[in-house]
Amino acid sequence: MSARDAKHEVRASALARRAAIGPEGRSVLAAALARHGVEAARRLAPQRPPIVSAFLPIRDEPDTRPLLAALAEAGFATALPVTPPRGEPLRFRAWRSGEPLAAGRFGTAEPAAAAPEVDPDLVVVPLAAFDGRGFRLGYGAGYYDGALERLRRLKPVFAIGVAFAAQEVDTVPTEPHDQRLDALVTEHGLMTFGPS
Ligand SMILES: Nc1nc2c(c(=O)[nH]1)N(C=O)[C@@H](CNc1ccc(C(=O)N[C@@H](CCC(=O)O)C(=O)O)cc1)CN2
Ligand SMILES: Nc1ncnc2c1ncn2[C@@H]1O[C@H](COP(=O)(O)OP(=O)(O)OP(=O)(O)O)[C@@H](O)[C@H]1O
Repeated sequence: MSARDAKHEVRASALARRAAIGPEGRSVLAAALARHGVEAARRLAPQRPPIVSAFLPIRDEPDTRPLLAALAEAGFATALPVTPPRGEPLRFRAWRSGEPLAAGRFGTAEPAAAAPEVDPDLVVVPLAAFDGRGFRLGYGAGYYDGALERLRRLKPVFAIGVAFAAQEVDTVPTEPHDQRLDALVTEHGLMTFGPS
């Protein structure tokens, strides 16, 4: 089977497990993400005040709104992805809760066109499936892989995935363009992935 077909199967079954998570697991993960996300931003702060990108949940993704609120409360600059046509890397624009949003591709909400573009230092990454090496699969457009590749050419960037523990698989099928996560938050806490 090609890596592409293998990814398709792994993605579909992990997304079905994510859809089955109940409200208690969802609120535990939202709180864990807020705590670990702010701690990760604080660890980066001595080098330079980090810009932190998160995302606004679609479908049954983890709730990132407590994280965005906690980051703003702690004084960190926050941002959201802006989805370009397929084949182009994601971009990011500054956004704080309460600021205007516009409809983006695939049912996403994104900062209004007037918000300044930024290059985040800490990227909170959505995903369909992950493995113990820190590899991940998204919805299959390669958007976060492209964005992380571009950002990592510019500067050190810390990528922190967020998922329910049930989305873990033994081995994510990988292709050369796949970008690894540095850490991941589940409802059980923070996992970090060492250098390969
Ligand atoms: N909340 C959230 N925001 C995000 C992402 C995300 O994964 N989650 N993205 C992460 O990249 C970008 C948006 N990318 C997305 C790419 C595909 C689909 C999606 O629903 N794909 C369909 C196929 C649709 C089609 O081909 O027309 C699918 O998976 O069934 C959604 C978001 C930026 N913003
Ligand atoms: N940098 C790249 N170079 C070559 N092909 C790419 C690249 N990025 C994505 N692709 C193509 O796009 C397809 C989707 O990539 P992949 O399945 O890794 O996306 P994903 O990790 O699920 O998505 P995302 O990163 O948006 O969450 C791949 O099968 C590949 O053919």
